[in-house]
Amino acid sequence: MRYLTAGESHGKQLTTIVEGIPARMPITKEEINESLIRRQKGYGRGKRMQIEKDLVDIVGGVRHGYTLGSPISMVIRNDDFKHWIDIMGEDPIDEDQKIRRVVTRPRPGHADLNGSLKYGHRDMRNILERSSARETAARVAAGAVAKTILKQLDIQIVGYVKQIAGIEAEEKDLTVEEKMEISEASPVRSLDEEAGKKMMEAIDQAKKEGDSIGGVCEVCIEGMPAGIGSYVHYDRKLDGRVAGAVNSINAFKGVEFGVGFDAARKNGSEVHDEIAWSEEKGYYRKTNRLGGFEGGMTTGMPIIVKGVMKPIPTLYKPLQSVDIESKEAFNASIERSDSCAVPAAAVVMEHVVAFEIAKGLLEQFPHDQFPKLKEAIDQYREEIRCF
Ligand SMILES: Cc1cc2nc3c(=O)[nH]c(=O)nc-3n(C[C@H](O)[C@H](O)[C@H](O)COP(=O)(O)O)c2cc1C
Ligand SMILES: C=C(O[C@@H]1CC(C(=O)O)=C[C@@H](OP(=O)(O)O)[C@H]1O)C(=O)O
Repeated sequence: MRYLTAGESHGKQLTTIVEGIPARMPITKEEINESLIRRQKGYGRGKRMQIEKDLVDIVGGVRHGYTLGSPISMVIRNDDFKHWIDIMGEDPIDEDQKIRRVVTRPRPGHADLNGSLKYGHRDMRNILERSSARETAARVAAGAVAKTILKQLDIQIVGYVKQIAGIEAEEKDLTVEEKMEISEASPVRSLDEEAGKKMMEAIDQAKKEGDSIGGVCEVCIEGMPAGIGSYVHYDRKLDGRVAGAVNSINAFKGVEFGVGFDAARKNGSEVHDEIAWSEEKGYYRKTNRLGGFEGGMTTGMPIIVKGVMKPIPTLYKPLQSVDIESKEAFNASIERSDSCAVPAAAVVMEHVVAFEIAKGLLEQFPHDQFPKLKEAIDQYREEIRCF
């Protein structure tokens, strides 16, 4: 299983191609749209989210509500394109016209300067259009396809917000379904109502000050059988792949599983999870401090992964930078941006993690037909219960 995305932030559309999805799996565009709508809802976003109404058009790989086994091709149109036709059109334009709104002032913390140095573009629009997190809508579409697989294999996944600007949501013992319901009802996707209110206040305050804030998202997965992934090669360790996918989300700077970085301060007896067995559950851990992974493989316990998002780089409160044409220092100022995208990013994280998990399952149980995949996984679940 793999996917590619294409498209610029203010171009005509985003395109996602997902390959390796077994044939004969029921799938609807409504399921994908539900994910796209969830990504757009988080508190703290700028004006762009009022312009876009992300909906998918499935243009390949699905017929009459079932996958065909061929690549699934999906399109999300950018409603904002109509305001950018002159700037984002594909036809060549003459040099005089090119001068219109050329971007020569890199924003600290964004991809503008490094991307220009790498590709040699003197108009940084050629960088920012693709480095924009608009692309995460296309990734959510791919993840929504993966989530459809997981759901039909009785694996539940949810992403929510743990922390914004130091305001921590209290730990709650809830099922994935309860977490989904509660986070869905919260504008900041918090499971803790009180903390959620404070997070919203912090976002309002940051916005008022022309600043931005970051935070921590968490994804929880239940229903994964033990032994998915591998210890035999670095690139087959499933926790490593999940961590890579999380860190690849725009503005994500760190990943933790279970107790995560706190493990550095604790003794082994406080970190490792004792093993037990019961007729009903098979092998299980008495605690889940390691967050569902040992040796690059799932333990069968819930997977708990956290991702740290830095504050948004585009600030209304200007930071110093250098104009690449004049080489003069200037105070970066901008037209529009999000002040906090952590709630939206929790949905992105849920979907990129879903993709890696589904990919890990399909690598271990390679089937071209979905009913055979389901049968193989059910059989494996029974096998390991009695092992
Ligand atoms: C959902 C989401 C929305 C974002 N919105 C903005 C934004 O409005 N302005 C901005 O400068 N960065 C935004 N970012 C972050 C940038 O895309 C990101 O910082 C940039 O691509 C540079 O990559 P890096 O931070 O991973 O190094 C957003 C990120 C996500 C996940
Ligand atoms: C468009 C999305 O996010 C964008 C991500 C983003 C960035 O620099 O990453 C900058 C902003 O775009 P614009 O400059 O058009 O306002 C965000 O709105 C989206 O999430 O769909």
